[in-house]
Amino acid sequence: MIEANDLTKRFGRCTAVDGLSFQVQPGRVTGFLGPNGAGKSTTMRMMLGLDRPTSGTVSIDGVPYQRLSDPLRTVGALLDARAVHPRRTALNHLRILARSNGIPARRVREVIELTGLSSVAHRQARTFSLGMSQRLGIAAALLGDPAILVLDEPVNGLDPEGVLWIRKLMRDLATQGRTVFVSSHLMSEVALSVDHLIIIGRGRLLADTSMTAFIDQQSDAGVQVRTPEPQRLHDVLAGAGITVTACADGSLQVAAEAERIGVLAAAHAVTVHEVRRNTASLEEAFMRLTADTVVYRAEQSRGTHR
Ligand SMILES: Nc1ncnc2c1ncn2[C@@H]1O[C@H](COP(=O)(O)OP(=O)(O)OP(=O)(O)O)[C@@H](O)[C@H]1O
Repeated sequence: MIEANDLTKRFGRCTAVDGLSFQVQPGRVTGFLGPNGAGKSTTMRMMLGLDRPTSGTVSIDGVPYQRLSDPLRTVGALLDARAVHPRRTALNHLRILARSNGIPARRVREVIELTGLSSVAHRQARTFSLGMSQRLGIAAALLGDPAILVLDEPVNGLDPEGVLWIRKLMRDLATQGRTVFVSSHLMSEVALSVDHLIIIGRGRLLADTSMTAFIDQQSDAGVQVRTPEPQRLHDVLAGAGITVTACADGSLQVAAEAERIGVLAAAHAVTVHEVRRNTASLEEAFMRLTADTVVYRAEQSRGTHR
């Protein structure tokens, strides 16, 4: 488990991380989200002992990273996929890491196969595309067969096959009971691969919740109803004291539970074609939650071109 307690990091006058407390539990994939500059990378760097907290703590299985007796076997990390010696081959990079951490050489072959790098294992890292570098970074993270994985934007640069692969990999790792902590800006991908969400904005915790509860909270309470008899249904629902709004596409927005709408429609023999709860996408829910904390925002275009 990873645990942050009142974790704070200041760079001069900039407070990058501001009193963050959360736990990352094993057995599930936890997504770490926030707008640009929210403090995600800084938090991950502190987890891995690469930055020192100004105050507060972050621990891995109860101890700070620096005090882990066998760090690579405890926590595997992908922070910067390009942080590999450019003239070193993938195989040598992993061999050196393995040797200096007392990991058997056969494990190098295993992670190369696991990450699909066999055909390029003898190529220098400087010739790698971003996607190949990401795979090499993931291979390094898996080298010590750690129970905890910290992955900063692992999907960056991967092709669709690679995206599917990492999704399945993270799912498998969590199913094996490991702790998987992953940051990403790709909301559609996060929605498919993550069970739990920790969302920050301007260094502060905004949400620590399951994916389903988050979408539920951020969704409108209303229900959209399609009917060939909108006026009749409107009158029936309004007569029951329910607020109904007609939409441009002919459907009705109804401020009531789907069950109640169904019962009233049936009682008055009104035909209904569809009753659908207004569920937000993760992207919409994220934008709603973080709107006030966005630091870098593109200016709205004011031109007349379309
Ligand atoms: N070494 C540093 N010196 C000064 N300021 C820093 C340093 N590292 C990060 N910051 C600042 O801390 C804040 C948080 O940055 P961080 O990189 O942690 O955000 P992030 O959520 O990872 O952003 P992104 O999504 O853009 O990668 C930003 O305002 C950034 O400019």
